[in-house]
Amino acid sequence: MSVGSGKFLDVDRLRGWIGREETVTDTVDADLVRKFNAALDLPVGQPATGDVAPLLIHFCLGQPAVPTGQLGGDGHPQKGGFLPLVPLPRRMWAGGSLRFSDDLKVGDTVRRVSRIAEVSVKDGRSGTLCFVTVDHRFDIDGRVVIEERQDIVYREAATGGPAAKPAAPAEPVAPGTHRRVVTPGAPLLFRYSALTFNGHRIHYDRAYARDVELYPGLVVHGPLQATLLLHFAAELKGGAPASFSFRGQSPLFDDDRINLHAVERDGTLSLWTMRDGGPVAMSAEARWV
Ligand SMILES: CC(C)(COP(=O)(O)OP(=O)(O)OC[C@H]1O[C@@H](n2cnc3c(N)ncnc32)[C@H](O)[C@@H]1OP(=O)(O)O)[C@@H](O)C(=O)NCCC(=O)NCCSC(=O)C[C@](C)(O)C(=O)O
Repeated sequence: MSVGSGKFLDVDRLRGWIGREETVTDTVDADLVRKFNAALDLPVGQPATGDVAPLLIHFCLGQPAVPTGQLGGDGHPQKGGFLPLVPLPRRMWAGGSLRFSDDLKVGDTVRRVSRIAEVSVKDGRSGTLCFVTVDHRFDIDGRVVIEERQDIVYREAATGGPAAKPAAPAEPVAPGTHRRVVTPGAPLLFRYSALTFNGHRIHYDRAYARDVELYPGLVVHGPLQATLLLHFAAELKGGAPASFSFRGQSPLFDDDRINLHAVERDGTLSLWTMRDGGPVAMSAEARWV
């Protein structure tokens, strides 16, 4: 099947990955919790067995420990194993949705079963996009605690010079009722990459981000933005929601101030990140029922 600007993607072959599964087990250890809290400027404390672990720490668990010599040029494990061999070079975390049935606690041994749920190709304004949807189920001794749907997008190679930042919208985005500012900077991005064992060079290798993927700076991780928004939501409502979904609309960079915004309607929080002046970078929704 041919999609967009003459690119040839063998969609039927890529869809052959649907149903492929991967199972890994990991432990929420106290040291990970300490470092997660420190990286995100949360109270570090002295996490002990049985303490509730911070929301979305599961993004750090069971990440593939691929030998460095076997990484792809972008710093991710090479495609073609669990993830389909998509012949588009620029990967981004496009979005996700989560349902929480219980807290994760320090000391929990967590099993993750991941399954390729969908592969689709679309024509986007920025070129051909290949979306890979992965379903993850996290359980403790068979008791499911988190169900997650993750959307990964692969994009065509960039051409020309480094891209400008996404333009501010003509109509300013109305501010949320609740607001907070986070200043990311390279150390936060580096520490989050380390916590999630994510070698993706767009987050820490400025020359690669600028000269190869043509971004105007280091890219702020999608899961990091989701974590900032979910922690903000839980703080505003005094507890973790039952479900949370998010979608990356445009990238943010390390020299942007991340403005977190939230508006409550009928008990549901709509949230978003954006740099000063916009546009919206990630939009999200947290529900308590
Ligand atoms: C994804 C981009 C390139 C598409 O931008 P576009 O302008 O080309 O797309 P579009 O024209 O707006 O939309 C085309 C189609 O794609 C769909 N679509 C469009 N966006 C999404 C989305 N997010 N999730 C799901 N679907 C999406 C959209 O609904 C439409 O579908 P349709 O034809 O059926 O109507 C653009 O929206 C963008 O740049 N978003 C920001 C992504 C981002 O910053 N992610 C976090 C940083 S990367 C990262 O964390 C990485 C990590 C952690 O290392 C790691 O590899 O996992």
